Amino acid sequence: MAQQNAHRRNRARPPKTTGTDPRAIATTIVDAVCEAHTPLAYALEEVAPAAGRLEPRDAALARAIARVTVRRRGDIDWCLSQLMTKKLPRKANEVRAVLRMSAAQLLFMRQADHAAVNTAVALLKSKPGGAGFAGLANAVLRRMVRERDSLLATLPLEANTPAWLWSRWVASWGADAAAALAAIHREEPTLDLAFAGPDVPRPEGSVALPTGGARLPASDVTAIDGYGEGGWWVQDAAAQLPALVVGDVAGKRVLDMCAAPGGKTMQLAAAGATVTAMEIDPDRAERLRENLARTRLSDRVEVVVADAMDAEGSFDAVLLDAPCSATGTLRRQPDVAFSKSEKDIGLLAHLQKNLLRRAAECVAPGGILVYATCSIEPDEGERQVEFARSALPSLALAPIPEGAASPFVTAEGVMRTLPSMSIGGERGLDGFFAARFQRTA
Ligand SMILES: C[S@@+](CC[C@H](N)C(=O)[O-])C[C@H]1O[C@@H](n2cnc3c(N)ncnc32)[C@H](O)[C@@H]1O
Repeated sequence: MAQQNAHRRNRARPPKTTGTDPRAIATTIVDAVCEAHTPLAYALEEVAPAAGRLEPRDAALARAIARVTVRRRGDIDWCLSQLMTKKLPRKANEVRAVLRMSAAQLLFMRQADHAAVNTAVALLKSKPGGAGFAGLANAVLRRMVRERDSLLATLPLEANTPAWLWSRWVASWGADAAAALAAIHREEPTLDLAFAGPDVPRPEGSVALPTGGARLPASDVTAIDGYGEGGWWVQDAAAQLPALVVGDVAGKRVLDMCAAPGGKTMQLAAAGATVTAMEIDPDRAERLRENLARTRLSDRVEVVVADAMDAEGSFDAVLLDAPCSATGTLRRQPDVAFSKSEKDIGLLAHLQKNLLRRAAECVAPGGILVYATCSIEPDEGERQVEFARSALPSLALAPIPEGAASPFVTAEGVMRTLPSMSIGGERGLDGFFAARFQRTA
């Protein structure tokens, strides 16, 4: 699978951490993500041991700088391009990483200017091949401090999005919607939780979501009360909707075809279904098992490590949460914007069609099939319904049950969320698509 191979490739290149200065560690993460396409979450995780040698405050600073740099990468590159007459040599990865993470502090964080500039210069002097760029970095960053206000005032809204993606958003959703997407992608997302039942205590200070979940300001998950008790898990508000779109699953046999890390499997099991959870990637299947054990839902779930293309059986309901471009999750995974290409969309849409065809064969007559993706590309959502209509005559589009998904049901009868929308009055949620079919023959 394209997505999985990319994941494996990236896992083979953990960032090499050097030094214990928070900005040196931030540079390492930025380099790994922006140059080697290591997923941000993985790079942050792998750097944790190095960050562990730091004071907690410094470790938090390293991660915060790295996160802001990756979130605002396009904006930062645009600002740097205004101040540099020549591009850096292609191979000057570390120099680029130092400049980007220093610019993040100067432009978007309340860090002392002198600390950001001086550390950049010192870091470059300490790197092989870096000393020759120390003067340039000093001049560019000092100019950035002087011209910060005008740079920020003239920063184009589309600067933070790769051009191919921006064009597709404008074509699919219109210029205003594309602008709203770009604006929300610049913000740190909230932390959304899903619960194993209505009686699990909700964390203090959280806001109830219409999904039954709750929202908190971004924070360290393990610090929230009840983490060890396993009554809840982290799941974006929009990601909680597809399992609800399946409908009442109590006592039913449900196939979750692409299941890890298991958010939707846990929702289905907690709602009383007996779930067969398929996952092709053994490492991710292991995470799914750990999540089920932590939430004490293992008894209701059989985990099968296999290719969903080989799925067989006749289930009351099938959930196909298909591998996709994940362009609906850019608030949470800003690196995805730069690690995907236009070609990926076509490849993934093809794979999704094959999985949808297989999924249709695993639904019992009269049963329900929900197709979902966390993509804002119509090719991975709305157009898959057109495909089903023309190629899968056993399926008929079925109404989405009244509930948390209702405000997002379109005139065509499918569910579409965009990250710039609100849920229950709360701004921001992942971009998701879900269509509900019934097997009629
Ligand atoms: C969008 S994620 C699923 C998220 C999951 N449903 C949840 O709610 O936590 C897609 C998953 O499908 C897996 N996958 C990709 N291709 C697959 C295939 N052919 N068969 C089974 N799983 C596959 C990926 O490894 C990934 O874990």
